[in-house]
Amino acid sequence: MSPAMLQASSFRVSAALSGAAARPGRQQLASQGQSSRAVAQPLAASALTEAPAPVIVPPSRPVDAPRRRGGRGGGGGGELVAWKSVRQERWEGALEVEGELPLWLDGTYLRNGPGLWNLGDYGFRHLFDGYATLVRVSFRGGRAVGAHRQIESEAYKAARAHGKVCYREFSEVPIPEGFLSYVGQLATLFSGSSLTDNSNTGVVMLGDGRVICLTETIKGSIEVDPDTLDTVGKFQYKDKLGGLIHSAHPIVTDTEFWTLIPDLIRPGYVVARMDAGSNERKFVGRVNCRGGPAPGWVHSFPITEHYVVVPEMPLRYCAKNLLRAEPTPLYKFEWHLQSGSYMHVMCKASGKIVASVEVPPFVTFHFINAYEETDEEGRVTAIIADCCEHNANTAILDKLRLHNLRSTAGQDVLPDARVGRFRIPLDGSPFGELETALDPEEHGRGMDMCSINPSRLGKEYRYAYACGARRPCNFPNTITKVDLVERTAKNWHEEGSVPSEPFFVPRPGAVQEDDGVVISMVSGKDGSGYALVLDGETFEEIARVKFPYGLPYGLHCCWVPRNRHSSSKG
Ligand SMILES: CC1=C(/C=C/C(C)=C/C=C/C(C)=C/C=C/C=C(C)/C=C/C=O)C(C)(C)CCC1
Ligand SMILES: [Fe+2]
Repeated sequence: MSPAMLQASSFRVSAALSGAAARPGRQQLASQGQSSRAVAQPLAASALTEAPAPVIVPPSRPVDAPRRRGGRGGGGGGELVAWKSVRQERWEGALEVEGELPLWLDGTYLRNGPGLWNLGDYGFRHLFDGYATLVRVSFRGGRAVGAHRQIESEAYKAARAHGKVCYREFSEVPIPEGFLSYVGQLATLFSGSSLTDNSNTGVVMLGDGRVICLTETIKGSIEVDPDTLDTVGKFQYKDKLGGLIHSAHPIVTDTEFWTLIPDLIRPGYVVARMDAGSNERKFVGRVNCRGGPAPGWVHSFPITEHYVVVPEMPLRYCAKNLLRAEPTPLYKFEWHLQSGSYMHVMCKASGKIVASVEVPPFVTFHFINAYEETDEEGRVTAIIADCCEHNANTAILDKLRLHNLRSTAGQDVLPDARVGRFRIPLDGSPFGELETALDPEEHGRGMDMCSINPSRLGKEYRYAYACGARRPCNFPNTITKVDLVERTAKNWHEEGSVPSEPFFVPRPGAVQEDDGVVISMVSGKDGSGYALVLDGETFEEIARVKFPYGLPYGLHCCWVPRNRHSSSKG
């Protein structure tokens, strides 16, 4: 598309979004500590001029050589933009590299996340509500090209066209226009048609090279082109498994895709598997919940070489809260401590449950990894499953409200988290253990947004990369490399900046588990945005690759090697 066409198409976006009427009775953006003017500020002085309302306009030409704008990152000279909406719908251009990128780093890093939290003057409430923004950094020959683009979900396109929320997001819901239409809304919820497809959570490359963005609705699986960031279209599951929601984190390898589908009617979970190159999930087995009126939230789950681990935590889905117009303190969920906490283990080959144990209460969104513990004869005696565990405290969900993130910077309000290690015995014992894998002080009692070397998936492993904390802070502000054998951590920190998920990319041919680089997009204190590249072993900075502007906080990442189709086995 030519710059002129870009300008024209995004003018429509600008007109629709900025023309959106603020909804009466709702908290306004200005009262959230951010003026709408802030959203309208130019991306770069050379590219845009300031306007009084949110403007989503691309620069008239790509910025080929972003100029240094103060501070260490590109586009600085302002203030942290992690919690502000992305300033334009799309951008692409060459990036300035400070330091030296390894020549073997040849491919594309993608990061997905909720980057647009404003419709006109109206500001969304929760971090997880934002419309998906996909960020790309493509590395080749020591150079880098960057881009970002909004994902064209139905939810985003409808919001753009109508200037209002049209589908049920994490906490935002469309305002019913009358009693009848409200009743109608209940029907649309049960059919799934009012649920969002805003795929703002994860991004994965399937074994056949297709790249899919995901959220917790099944309809929110959207294929994108990793080179152009174009939205290719819905990823249609061609099977009869049904369900409206699934785990936002399927487990994807070169050959397969594992997912969990919670059953809200008959509380339980369906475990399903899909071959690379296929769109058809196959039923593997079912876990019935042991407690509570509904299944526990399964944002993610781990697998081992032979088993799928199904967590059942006391933070459970709540059909009533799914229907509410206004968010509850726990959003779509409810805390049922008395219902108990369980870990179930299913055999991948037979679909049979081989263990179902009660464990201490826990709250986790992200499992790190799991593996099989064996005895001297090689018999599997237990499953070890590690996660970012929030000390059985749901407070983190409230802390991730945008108002809190914007208004409490520098205050020590981030709830403590740890690496929680489950041991699930396979000898029929009724109880499993949950312990702290290393002293949480090693990583400042912050722990989330984790990754590992993908070659260790489901196997015994030593290192995990995650966001940790340097106190005082209101959000994880370090990148930590956790050594689960030595029980120590190495930490990267830069005062006032917010790094996102550190993503491990192994060096081709590597033998050592930490031989590779760790990439994290960082929002600098001065408004800058850059991809930080750390050496996986030493955890020293190798390079920072600077965008000419700061980007909003984002969530999960994937790596797309060059020649993804020929390198994939699908
Ligand atoms: C729950 C339902 C939905 C939406 C779910 C979404 C968008 C969930 C996203 C969850 C994420 C991104 C969790 C990340 C947690 C990160 C943490 C705790 C980081 C902490 C830092 O220290 C709908 C799709 C709206 C459908 C109904 C159900
Ligand atoms: Fe996640």
